Amino acid sequence: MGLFPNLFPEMSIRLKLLGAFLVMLAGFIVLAGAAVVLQLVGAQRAALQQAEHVAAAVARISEQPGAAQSARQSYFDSLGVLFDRDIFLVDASGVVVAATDRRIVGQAHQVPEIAQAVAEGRPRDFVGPDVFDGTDARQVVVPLPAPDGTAGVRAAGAVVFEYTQVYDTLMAEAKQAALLTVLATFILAVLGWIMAFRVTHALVRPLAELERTVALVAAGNHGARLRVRSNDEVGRLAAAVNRMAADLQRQHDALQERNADLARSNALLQDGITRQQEAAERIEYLAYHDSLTALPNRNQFGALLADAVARAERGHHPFGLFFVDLDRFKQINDTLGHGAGDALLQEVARRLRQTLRAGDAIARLGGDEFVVLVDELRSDRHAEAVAHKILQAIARPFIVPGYELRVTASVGISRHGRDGRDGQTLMKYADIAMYQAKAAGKNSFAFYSPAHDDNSIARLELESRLRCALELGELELHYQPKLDLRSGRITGMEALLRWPSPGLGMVSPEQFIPVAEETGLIVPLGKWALRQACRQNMAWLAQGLDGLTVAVNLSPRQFSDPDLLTDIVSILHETGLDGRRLELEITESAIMQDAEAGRRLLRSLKSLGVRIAIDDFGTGYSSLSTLKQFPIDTLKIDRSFIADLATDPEDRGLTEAILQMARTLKLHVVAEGVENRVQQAFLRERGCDELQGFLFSKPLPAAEFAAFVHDQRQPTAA
Ligand SMILES: Nc1nc2c(ncn2[C@@H]2O[C@H](COP(=O)(O)O[C@H]3[C@@H](O)[C@H](n4cnc5c(=O)[nH]c(N)nc54)O[C@@H]3COP(=O)(O)O)[C@@H](O)[C@H]2O)c(=O)[nH]1
Repeated sequence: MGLFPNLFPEMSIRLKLLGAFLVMLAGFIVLAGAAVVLQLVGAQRAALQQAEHVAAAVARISEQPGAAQSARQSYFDSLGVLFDRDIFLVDASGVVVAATDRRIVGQAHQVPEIAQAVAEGRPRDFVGPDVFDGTDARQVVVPLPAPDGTAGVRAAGAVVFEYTQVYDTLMAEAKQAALLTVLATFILAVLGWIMAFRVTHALVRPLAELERTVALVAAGNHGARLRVRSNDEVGRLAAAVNRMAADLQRQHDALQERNADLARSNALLQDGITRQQEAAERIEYLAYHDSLTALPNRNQFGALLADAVARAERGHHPFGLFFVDLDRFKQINDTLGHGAGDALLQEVARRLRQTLRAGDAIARLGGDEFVVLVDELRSDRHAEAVAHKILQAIARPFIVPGYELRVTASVGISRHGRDGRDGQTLMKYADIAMYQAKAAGKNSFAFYSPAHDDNSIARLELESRLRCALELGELELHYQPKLDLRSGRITGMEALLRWPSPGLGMVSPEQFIPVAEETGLIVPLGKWALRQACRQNMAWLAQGLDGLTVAVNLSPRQFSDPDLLTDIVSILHETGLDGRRLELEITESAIMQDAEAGRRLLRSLKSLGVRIAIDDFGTGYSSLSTLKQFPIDTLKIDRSFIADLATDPEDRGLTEAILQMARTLKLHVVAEGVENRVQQAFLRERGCDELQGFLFSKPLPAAEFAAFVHDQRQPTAA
């Protein structure tokens, strides 16, 4: 604590300064007041002293021993000239013995104060009755000195001096001086107050500005600055505050920049973390989900299946597995492209989810294979109901961009407990059952039965036997003639594979061609058929059977074989067959697998003179105008349309439309599977070019075919 403790810490400096000024002012006024009082009292005293002095002098002179009354009066007369006031001498009994005014001489003036002064031998002053008019007047009584000069003993008389005038004169002067003092004090007080205000303001204003600016800076407004008005302590303080604010501003800007950098780095980091998290989540998701349909994938399904097995083993109701495979999906995918195939699979997934209960697990295993796990499968009837629901859901038309498709599915069912106890076995059995459903005509379901295993084994056996058959030359080609409808002449034949297996008997191509296609055996098999057909046609030509075009089937797998073109070139070269005597039958789907590559291949084949026929036309999804983009010569109307021509108006309409459009596009049309005259007549009327079918001949071994042509070419006996 300093010398002067801070008495009012809460009080503003302005108030403190003004307060200090007020205190000083009050002191000043008190001093001025005191001076006034002293002046007045001094004047009073001076008047009294003056009066006493005069009275004392008069008393000494009046008391001179031997002084006669007359001399005494003369002295008072002369005093009357000097003083315009009453001075008189009384004896001890109060009788006036001499006076400046002779009229009162001899008059008794009985005033207690005079009598007391005489009795005590000491001067007194008082305000008492005037000797003339009895009004109050200021008087001083000085007793005559004792003859031995002793004071304090009864005197012989006293001089009375009425000094009111002296008093008034001195008091008037004193009052004037006091008035001047008061006036000066007032003026000085006012001026002092004004000064105090100005000084306070001058001191406090920069401090207040300082306070405001510092508060602004503290609140974050680092741009706030003070006006430096002076070079005194306040001015220097303001300049220091300004420098401090500028420093703060710089530090704040640097901090802001660092914060912004940090925020950017943080955002980048956050972004990186988010992306990493998303990627991790995506990886996690993809590990367990099928990206196309969002259904659980094989992985997740494996876990679901394991859970279901565990539950069933603990005594819950057994569950069932439904293996769902779309029929002809590959054809759709190849023909319409993968976009359409994907859209179809997504819609199938959506329908399965919609159709089945929330508790049923649905997964996509890949391709067009879906699997459904139905918990608590109570009975076979229950399983059948589920299978029906699945088939019906898929049988409804699908609208995929630009197309309305009708798709069917085959469903294989295996049941926990009855067919097997572990997931892997049940999956295998459901798969086998699904193949059984397909074999049974598709668009159906089948329960697993141990007999199905035999079929699978039989399939494997067939594959191995087919490989041997190809190596051992067991395969044959049969030829089915084609007739020109207008002339009735045989124009060519379709080469069809036959497999008289020593072990299996005559195996139908319907059986072994799909196995060959699946296993890839179709490539060497097809190559053999092609070479054999060309060779045979050349042989017939050599026998005189000229003008025949041999048609050979090319499966989709063969068509996409990169060696196909070079194989055909070398076969034509090797056999010597004119390319124009060879026709290749290709399905729409085979061409559409890769339209651009297909177009290039067909152009190359055309440049060899080879004719191109679209086989099974009408069963695919391509329009004629699409096919027109390919260098095609012939359309073969599928035998399924021809079969019901007599009974099915839809097939009739379709066949008519194909014929009409083919004419417009200048395409050659062959109708296959013609079995009766009604069909023949219908096709003739609608302008079909060629016919093929049992009505004329079944596929024949080479020798029989040659005989058939011979017979046909023999001129009929007249
Ligand atoms: N890639 C190859 N595919 C081939 C080859 N050889 C045959 N095949 C294909 O196998 C499928 C079945 O052939 P197949 O049992 O020989 O049946 C053909 C004819 O016998 C049958 N046909 C002919 N006329 C009639 C008839 O009036 N009625 C009737 N019910 N069937 C008849 O049609 C089959 C010929 O069909 P297509 O090939 O579509 O012209 C079959 O898909 C063959 O293509 C081969 O070497 N390679």
